[in-house]
Amino acid sequence: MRGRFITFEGGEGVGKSTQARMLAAALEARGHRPLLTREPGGTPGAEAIRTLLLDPAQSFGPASETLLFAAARADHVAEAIEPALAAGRWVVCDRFLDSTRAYQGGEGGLTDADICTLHAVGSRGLLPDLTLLLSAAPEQVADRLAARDGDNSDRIGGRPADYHRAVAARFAALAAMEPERFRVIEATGSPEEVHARIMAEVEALA
Ligand SMILES: Nc1ncnc2c1ncn2[C@@H]1O[C@H](COP(=O)(O)OP(=O)(O)O)[C@@H](O)[C@H]1O
Ligand SMILES: Cc1cn([C@H]2C[C@H](O)[C@@H](COP(=O)(O)OP(=O)(O)O)O2)c(=O)[nH]c1=O
Repeated sequence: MRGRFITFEGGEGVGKSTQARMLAAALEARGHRPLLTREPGGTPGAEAIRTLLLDPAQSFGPASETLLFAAARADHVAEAIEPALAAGRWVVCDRFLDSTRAYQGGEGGLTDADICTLHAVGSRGLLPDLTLLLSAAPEQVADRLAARDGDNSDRIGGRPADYHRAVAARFAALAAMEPERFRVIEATGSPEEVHARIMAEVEALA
């Protein structure tokens, strides 16, 4: 049987990586052999593109930035995600297509329809079975981000607060448009509390 594909989405520092690791560990404890992966990245080629994309010394226009995310994803899907799903493994991915729709869509580059077309061409339109959108007000995660990154945010994370507010609004709009695929998870409280909310949604999937 084909594996399940679960993605984590949301703004910077809401706890996606922490929760992706906790979910993968919980699946392992149940006898699964999940693939835990991330975007941009997840394969050698896509990790090389990630280095370019996040390097503050680089500068890309909105269209080239979007195309690079799509190129990294195409390699990740073909070389890592699809083979794992076909082998019956569950895949837990820290960010995916919806990050491109939220971060690059609406920023004067490509439209949401363009981004979905690129995804259809590059990644055969692969969509997650479940997308967990971690949601918290920026003030609620500011301390977490400061403790993790200090002054070292990357080329995209370091953009102004208005940009990140627009990203959060686009994520919320995507979740409202596709309620069957998305679950909005309150990301405040301890990591264990957030994990319990996530497991309730994953149980429903299994
Ligand atoms: N529920 C939580 N409460 C407090 N701190 C958290 C929580 N979840 C994660 N953190 C911490 O906040 C920082 C950002 O979490 P991380 O999982 O890296 O977020 P993201 O992947 O969404 O950017 C990390 O230092 C992490 O240890
Ligand atoms: C996958 C993806 C990430 N990004 C951005 C979001 C982040 O600022 C950055 C790197 O992602 P990530 O390492 O997940 O950052 P964080 O842990 O802070 O959430 O890349 C996009 O702009 N578009 C995309 O399609």
